[in-house]
Amino acid sequence: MNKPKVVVIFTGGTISMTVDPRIGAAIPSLSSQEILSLVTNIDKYAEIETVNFSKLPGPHIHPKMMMDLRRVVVDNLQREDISAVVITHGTDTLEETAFLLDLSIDSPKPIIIAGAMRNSSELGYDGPSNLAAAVCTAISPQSMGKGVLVVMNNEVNAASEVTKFNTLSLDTFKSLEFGPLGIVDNDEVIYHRDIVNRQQIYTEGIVAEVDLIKCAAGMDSRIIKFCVDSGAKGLVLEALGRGNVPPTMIEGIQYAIDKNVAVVITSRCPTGRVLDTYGYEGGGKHLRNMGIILGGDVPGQKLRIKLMLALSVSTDLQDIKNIMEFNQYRR
Ligand SMILES: NC(=O)C[C@H](N)C(=O)O
Repeated sequence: MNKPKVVVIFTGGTISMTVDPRIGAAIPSLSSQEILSLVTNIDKYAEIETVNFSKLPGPHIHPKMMMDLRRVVVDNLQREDISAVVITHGTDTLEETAFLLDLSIDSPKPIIIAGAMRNSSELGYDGPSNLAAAVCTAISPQSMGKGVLVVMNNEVNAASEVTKFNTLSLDTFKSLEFGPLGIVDNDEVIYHRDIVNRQQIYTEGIVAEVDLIKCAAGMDSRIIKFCVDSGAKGLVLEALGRGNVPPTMIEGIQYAIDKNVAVVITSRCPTGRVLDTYGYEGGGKHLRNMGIILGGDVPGQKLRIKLMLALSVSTDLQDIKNIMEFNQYRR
């Protein structure tokens, strides 16, 4: 029987790292072949073709590179002989790349992202087992049409739902609201649920000038004004609770809106969506009346990616609002 052919794209991250004795800390060093040679028996499941995209740690990946990666993924998915694409990535920005690809790639073929939390010099290097589980997920017919999936620690999570939750744990990728879509048990993927309301933004462009600001008690408008004056086209505010800000930030938000900067809010709470519940100064209702856009339950770092894509589609704030709030708010 013909084995499915899977393209594995290597971008770097801890999965590619060893400890450099001169620095006494981990840096990317392993080649794709060295990593793959540790994934024993994988050739019994799939024919693997490798692409060396980059050898970068997660914090060095820029949204524009994510867009370049998107192109490589799309080109490979368009090939008839390719069943799926697997990407290895640094875990620090993995959720951002995963969400960007999920929003902007329209293909039923599985796209799986995996990484590692322990480098290959450490006891219990988890790279090979994560990559094996990613390939098993990629070749499962049940993974078709689910968008981009993140596979780590034998759990399968949707790119739209997952976030990195713990700085150290192997079990760090969590869908905090709803739990994982499924698990990888040996070589078998078992799904427990599906994703409803997956959104897509069809674009090949990105507007990277979007800043993310976390709100805290007593903050004022200086950071917002600085971002606007230095060229931000969009702002994501990680607001308080249900989606409120200190009244001292209102002046800056108005300044941004007057300059046609899209201001989108989410919450600094790890779960729950924002809504215009409160009518006091700086409350969600006040912000909404000013023209702020509600960002649902998406964490700030992912909402920023979504806004970058939305801004590449239109500069009209009403269009941006329609994209950002699509399927999430009735009004
Ligand atoms: N576990 C990891 O991959 C973390 C690393 N700092 C990275 O994102 O490249």
